[in-house]
Amino acid sequence: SMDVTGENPGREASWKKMSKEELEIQYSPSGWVVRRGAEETLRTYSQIGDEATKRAQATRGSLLHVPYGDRERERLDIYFPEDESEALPFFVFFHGGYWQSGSKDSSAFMVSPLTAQGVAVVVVSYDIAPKGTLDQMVDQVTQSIAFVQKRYPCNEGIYLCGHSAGAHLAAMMLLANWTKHGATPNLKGFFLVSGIYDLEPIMHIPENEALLMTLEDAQRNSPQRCLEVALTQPVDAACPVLVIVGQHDSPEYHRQSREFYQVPSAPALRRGGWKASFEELDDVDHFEIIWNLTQKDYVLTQMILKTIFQES
Ligand SMILES: Nc1ccccc1C(=O)C[C@H](N)C(=O)O
Repeated sequence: SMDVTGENPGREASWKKMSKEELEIQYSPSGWVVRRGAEETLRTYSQIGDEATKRAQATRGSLLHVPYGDRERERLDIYFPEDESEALPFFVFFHGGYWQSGSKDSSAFMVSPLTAQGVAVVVVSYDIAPKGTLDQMVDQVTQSIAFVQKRYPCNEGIYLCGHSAGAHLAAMMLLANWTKHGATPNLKGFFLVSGIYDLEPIMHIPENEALLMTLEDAQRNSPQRCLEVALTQPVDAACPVLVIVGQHDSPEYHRQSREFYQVPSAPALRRGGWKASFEELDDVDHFEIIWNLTQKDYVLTQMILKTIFQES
């Protein structure tokens, strides 16, 4: 069976049956929080991000505002563990904010617990909308990772993590053309947290007024869609890809994550694929799931450390 567009045989695009109002609700993460109001949650999110970043800069060795390209926003911050050797695992983080808010300057949530365990953390800024387009953001993220590989060729693995819109950008790296960027990164793992992998529904919500995505833009930048038709295995089959969603993320966010997790079983990828796993984290919303990374004992912090250090 086919859906109304004649695409994705066998899978119904359930969101296409939703009204504009319902789609807007489904894609408003702050509307689904349970412990605080929406406003207070957004305020707390930026407050915790600001504080974690200030603390990281005050307590860790760092290189701040390092240019990875010529544009103003093509800057990243690198935070080091006590051992400032260059043979370290590098954890590279892409912030969320619907591709139109946020920056590296308030997104260093995970620096304390990861650097304490010997992991270097890189927090990346990119040109958010309306200045940047989706294509530019994807290109900038690619460039930032190639930069880390070139600057630290002795790295013990580059681990990509993105939250929300940042998880989309990280997921696009499964399809990146590295030869164009002059370095193939030593990618060892992906942590995709509360992400969006099919951008088509986003065309129909108010956020698209800044993004100005056409159907072609949305499809070209949808890792879900691009991977389903990919002809080659995207990354090393041993590379773990963790698709993670919070219990209190909306049903559409849950659907997006579950379907993306199932991509490796798409016909073209069935042989090979990558090591995908799916985690729904208990009792957290779209924002707590990432701000909890300030805590060394949080289940996601531990999952990241176990993946990097290969314990089972
Ligand atoms: N996903 C995010 C990640 C980080 C910061 C904000 C968002 C939002 O989605 C804000 C949206 N305007 C909301 O009210 O839910």
